[in-house]
Amino acid sequence: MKLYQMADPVRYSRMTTEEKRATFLLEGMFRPGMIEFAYVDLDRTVIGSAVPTTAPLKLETEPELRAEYFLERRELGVLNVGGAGSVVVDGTTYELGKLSCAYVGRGSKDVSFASADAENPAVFYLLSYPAHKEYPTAMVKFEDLEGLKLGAIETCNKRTIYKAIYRDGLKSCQLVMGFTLLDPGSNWNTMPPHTHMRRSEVYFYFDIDPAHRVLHLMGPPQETSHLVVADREVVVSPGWSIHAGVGTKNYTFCWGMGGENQAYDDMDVASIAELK
Ligand SMILES: O=C(O)C(=O)C[C@H](O)C(=O)CO
Ligand SMILES: [Zn+2]
Repeated sequence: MKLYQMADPVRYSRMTTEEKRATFLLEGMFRPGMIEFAYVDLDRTVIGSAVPTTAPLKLETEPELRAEYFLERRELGVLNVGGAGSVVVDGTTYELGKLSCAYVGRGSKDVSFASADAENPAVFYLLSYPAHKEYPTAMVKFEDLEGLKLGAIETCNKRTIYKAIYRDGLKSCQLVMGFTLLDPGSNWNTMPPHTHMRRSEVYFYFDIDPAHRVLHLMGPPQETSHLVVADREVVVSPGWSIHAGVGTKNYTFCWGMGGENQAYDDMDVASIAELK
């Protein structure tokens, strides 16, 4: 499992583009037929992908976790961004269509991922944090999620936020997870931007045309810079960093957070005019 060590704002302000990409951007995951993980020291975040094709993929423990099984001390969020698939947790099957989400609680031992059709495989995005207690494993279908509408056509940021794992949805210890769909013609996410020192955040961008990119804005509001992000790439955003983006074409993304305070609106908003 690859280890990422996060930079602080002092190191950030001296980093080259290459150094920023190596530190904050996860590339090359989501390989067909593989389950793979990266460990981020910040908030002990584990980010993963599972793309099962002809055979199911099993969630095995990783040596760096020093755990008998992956979820011995952790919880896991799962979002399917591909074809129909399923997650089997200790003998119970959860069928996950595109944009359906599952929460797998601490103590779950036997977890595997499968696709209904190897030609159109499920693509599972995985996000895990340490957990202090067990919450029940559960799932929510996209059609059962209530959307929160934000933004406007005039500001090119009309979008709907879908919260799946949060205080009033699938319960968890610290993980908060959902995704944002932009209306056609709107391509700014999370603008005006915000920071939240109590939680770090992970953005997973998907459904990006291979010829197009998202420019992800990061850094303290007074010192922003961007990362150019391609389809199925992931950005880690420390609490001191804004996290916002604009696409050269339509795209979507999953946001997930770990840390303290699960209140979604615990955000320090930066006004657009104060950005540098
Ligand atoms: O478009 C948005 O706004 C978002 O998706 C914001 C994220 O959900 C977020 O940053 C939560 O802290
Ligand atoms: Zn945020």
